[in-house]
Amino acid sequence: MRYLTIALTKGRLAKKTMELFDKIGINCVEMQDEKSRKLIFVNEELKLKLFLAKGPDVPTYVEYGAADFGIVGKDTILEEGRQIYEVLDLNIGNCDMCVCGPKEAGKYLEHHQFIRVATKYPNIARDYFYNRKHQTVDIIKLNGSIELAPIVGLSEVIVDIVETGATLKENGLCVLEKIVPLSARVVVNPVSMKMEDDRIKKIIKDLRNVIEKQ
Ligand SMILES: Nc1ncnc2c1ncn2[C@@H]1O[C@H](COP(=O)(O)OP(=O)(O)OP(=O)(O)O)[C@@H](O)[C@H]1O
Ligand SMILES: O=P(O)(O)OC[C@H]1O[C@H](OP(=O)(O)OP(=O)(O)O)[C@H](O)[C@@H]1O
Repeated sequence: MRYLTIALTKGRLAKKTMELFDKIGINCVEMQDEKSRKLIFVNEELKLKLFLAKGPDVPTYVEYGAADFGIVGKDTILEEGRQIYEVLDLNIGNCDMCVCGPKEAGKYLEHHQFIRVATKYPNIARDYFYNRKHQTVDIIKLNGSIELAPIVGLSEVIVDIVETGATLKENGLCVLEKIVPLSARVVVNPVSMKMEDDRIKKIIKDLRNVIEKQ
């Protein structure tokens, strides 16, 4: 039997994903050793290979078939636009993609002809503002601490993830418009879905059962 390769997202989603995997009998203890520099973990018994990657790289591994399937945030799926199947919502890492800014920017957003939008998600922002044909929207790509942009005058608004709202609140900003709810999803390579159908389907079914019980 060939090995199935699974790509997990590093960072915020990692711990919760591994907890779910543990519950369906896929042991991830070795992957949780933060001191280790090991990149790939082989489960001989289940014929699985697991690895952790940066979020935006997970859809890339899955599209090319280097991973048969992966776990990644919906934000990343939308932003990367890869040829992959999204098959299950894991209901972890729940948050929202929003347009945010100072309260006054709400009116600016409605009436002004020229809007600057800072974001780590330029494709999501471009798609969202695409329909506002009467406005010119300048999308400014940043790599973190997006909330700084309207504070220092780089942009009027931002497109970013809001979870608890604490970052916005502490910086005098608020949600102006909600774009889309987000959570972690299972994504599958289209060829793997056909070739390894039964094994992948079994893992998806087991994950679904665990989620439904939670
Ligand atoms: N408060 C949050 N902020 C950012 N992402 C969140 C949050 N809550 C849940 N998520 C989800 O967790 C995923 C991974 O988030 P994480 O912050 O670890 O990655 P990242 O923002 O790409 O990290 P970094 O840029 O620091 O490498 C996101 O893609 C998103 O789906
Ligand atoms: O609503 P909250 O619970 O405050 O969470 C949202 C914040 O968390 C994320 O930033 P992150 O911590 O990933 O740092 P970054 O801005 O450097 O990417 C996100 O970009 C927001 O800034």
